[in-house]
Amino acid sequence: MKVNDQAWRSIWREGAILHVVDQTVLPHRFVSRTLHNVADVADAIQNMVVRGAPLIGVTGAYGVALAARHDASDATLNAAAATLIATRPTAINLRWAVEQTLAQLLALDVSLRASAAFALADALAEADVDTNAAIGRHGAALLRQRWENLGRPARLNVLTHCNAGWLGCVDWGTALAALYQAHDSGVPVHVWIDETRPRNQGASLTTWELAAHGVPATLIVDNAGGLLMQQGQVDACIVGADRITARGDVCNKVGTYLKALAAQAHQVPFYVAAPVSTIDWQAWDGPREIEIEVRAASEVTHITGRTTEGRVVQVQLAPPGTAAHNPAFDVTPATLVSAIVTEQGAVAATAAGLQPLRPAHQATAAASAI
Ligand SMILES: CSC[C@H]1O[C@H](OP(=O)(O)O)[C@H](O)[C@@H]1O
Repeated sequence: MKVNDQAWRSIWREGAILHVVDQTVLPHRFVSRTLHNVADVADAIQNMVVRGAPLIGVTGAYGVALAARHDASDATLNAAAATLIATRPTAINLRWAVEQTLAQLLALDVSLRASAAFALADALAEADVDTNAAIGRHGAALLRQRWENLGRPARLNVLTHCNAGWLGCVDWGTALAALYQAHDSGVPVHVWIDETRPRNQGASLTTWELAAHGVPATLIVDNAGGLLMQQGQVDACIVGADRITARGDVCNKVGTYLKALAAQAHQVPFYVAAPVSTIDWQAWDGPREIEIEVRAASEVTHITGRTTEGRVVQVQLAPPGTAAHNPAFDVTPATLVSAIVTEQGAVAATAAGLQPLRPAHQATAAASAI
């Protein structure tokens, strides 16, 4: 995507050096970090320098490649994969990408692994870009259908949670890809951006992304979404995902489930945008089977911002010693999801699991919440 008229991706490689946009200092500073080894990559994922299910998957794959460049032995590559997978347990993309890259390297003679390593990770990165562009096309079509079903109002108000933009992927994004392409195609979208406590991906990242692309948007506190739906000010919700079960249960940033409940209560279509690689076909019952990452209490008791001099600082919100519980995700049951938009098109949850949305079903999904 474009930033100051220059095309950027969230991750890129120069030879054996990996560059990533440092998301911990956005929107205050747009800077990159260089990652030289597995420890750098693991730290960047764990501390959310890079974040977003698809992006941490691709970054993990590059972490395996960096390991192979250093020592391509089975033991080293298996240890590197275990380290990377352990950084964040919920998004299936991380495990999927690391295990796929590891398997492909282990199948090669040791002497060939280093040279093949980056090509494998590069291929995943390029595939992510194409996948998300396709998600954007299908998602934009669904949003256009919703807009037309509503009689082409002056604004199509869409609520999104967290950041499922190009910063959470290699490029385009998932939920935001649909919003970008709907906007570019002439659908007058306006986006309600959930701030998304405690890491504030909405307030810090989605605001910055949408402003850079000229998409009208308004930042709201997480708890305002229900009121806006009750007032008829939300025409659709669209969010990303970190893991989707074969039944269609959706694990996403904490707070998503509450939005889905409010959306169903007010007949607002609730869309999820994610690549097929986010579907965990081995899982069925999301609330029981998906491990929810629990992050540090300090993310709840403190907040990060910028001083007037531009210095990024962390300040304390709660009294010292305050206990805090910080689950990073929640699980929205399939029954609350109107449609899941993948690069292959829209799918819906049925008793038999995820099924392609036929055009007729798609019209229903765009007409009101299923
Ligand atoms: C395309 S980003 C997908 C997904 O990942 C985010 O989680 P995090 O910011 O903790 O990495 C968020 O749940 C997004 O919806």
